[in-house]
Amino acid sequence: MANLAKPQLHVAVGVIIRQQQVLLALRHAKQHQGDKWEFPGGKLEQGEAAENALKRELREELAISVTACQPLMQLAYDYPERSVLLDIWLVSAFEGEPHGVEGQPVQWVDIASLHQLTFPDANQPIVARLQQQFCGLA
Ligand SMILES: Nc1nc2c([nH]c(=O)n2[C@H]2C[C@H](O)[C@@H](COP(=O)(O)OP(=O)(O)OP(=O)(O)O)O2)c(=O)[nH]1
Ligand SMILES: [Mg+2]
Repeated sequence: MANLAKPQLHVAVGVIIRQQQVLLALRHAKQHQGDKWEFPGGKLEQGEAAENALKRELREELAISVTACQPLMQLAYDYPERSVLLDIWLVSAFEGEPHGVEGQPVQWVDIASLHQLTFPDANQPIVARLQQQFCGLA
């Protein structure tokens, strides 16, 4: 049965690509889906466009300025405690060198190796799409 009280979060997510690698950040243990590797991003503010939220979050979390991005896919996923709508963007150009502004570990990972890491449960289709699109993997 649908849980009508369950919050529904609209989240802007950046797949930041440089030379066949993607930048990942480790979610804090205390966060929802903690201790898993995420594509950096965060919740849209009231009335905010997804692209703006993406740019704001990547500035806040990584101290980079996005200069080129394209929508990749949208993904709805029901966690037991919340639903999310992930608005996923490819970030193909940016200014600044990304680092974890909030102390979160970050790493560049080969797209071909992405499936070896632990992501939030919603993320599997993103990893599959990236490997398909950039590595020709089925
Ligand atoms: N950033 C990000 N969030 C993801 C991914 N996959 C996934 O299921 N999520 C979920 C986890 C959270 O429920 C939600 C993001 O919410 P959040 O609370 O971390 O967002 P935020 O950055 O605005 O955090 P905060 O300022 O409220 O601390 O989206 C992903 O790859 N990246
Ligand atoms: Mg975030």
